Amino acid sequence: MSSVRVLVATAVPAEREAVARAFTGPVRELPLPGTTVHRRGGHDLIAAGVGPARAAASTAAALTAAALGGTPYGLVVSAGIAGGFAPAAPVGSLVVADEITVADLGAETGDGFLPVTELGFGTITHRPPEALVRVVAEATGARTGTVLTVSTATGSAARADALRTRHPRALAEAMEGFGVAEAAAAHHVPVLEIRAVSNPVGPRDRAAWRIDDALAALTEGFGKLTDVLTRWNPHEP
Ligand SMILES: O=C(O)c1cccc(C(=O)CC[C@H]2O[C@@H](n3cnc4c(=O)[nH]cnc43)[C@H](O)[C@@H]2O)c1
Repeated sequence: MSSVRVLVATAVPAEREAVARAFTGPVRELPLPGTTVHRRGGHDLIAAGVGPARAAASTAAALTAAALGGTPYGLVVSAGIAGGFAPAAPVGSLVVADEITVADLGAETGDGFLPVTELGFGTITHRPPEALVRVVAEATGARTGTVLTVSTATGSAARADALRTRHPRALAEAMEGFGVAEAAAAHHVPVLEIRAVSNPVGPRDRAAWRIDDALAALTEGFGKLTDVLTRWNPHEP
């Protein structure tokens, strides 16, 4: 069976290391223009930066280098910690996105927010392959739903309620998934987003974020995925 080359893009190095702990073997660092790939156990990982723009730029750099080198990636995974919408996605739980949706790309109008698609531009949602989402959820016990990408982390109950109203299927919000997905789409490579919940979406209380628990959940989740990702058949829907 042929094996898929997987690129995992986190925001920060602590998240990249949490994913890398799920794999075995030495880590090789491959510096590229725009990012550095950490290769371990047949998986390539990058700390792509915080926010959708930086994450897209770093992911595109890694995708382009691999394609030009004749060893293109077959799957890109956006991974890291996230805010979870209570009660569906409690702190410590794992979420896999069946929709990766940018929540704040558009325009404010007198009648409220208009997504960029209603202005006649672009896209606001990327959909990971259904069969892959299913097997990842089965293997890890992750909840499945929409993961929102925001450029400003939610810090109030009012904003959390507004997002819930506009995106009733949302389980989590983070800041990179849509950027990673845009880069993957430009290269015609499928994308997945896997998030471990470190804090509830709502009033900001940074001191209460359970980052260590979320990073441990990320390691445990990827530990159950080593074969699932590389053996995935991209010809399944
Ligand atoms: O301080 C640390 O040790 C540390 C370790 C790992 C990660 C961090 C981060 O601050 C990661 C920022 C990253 O996390 C996502 N995130 C987490 N919670 C939320 C949220 O409520 N709303 C939006 N994004 C969230 C996001 O993707 C950030 O880029 C620190």
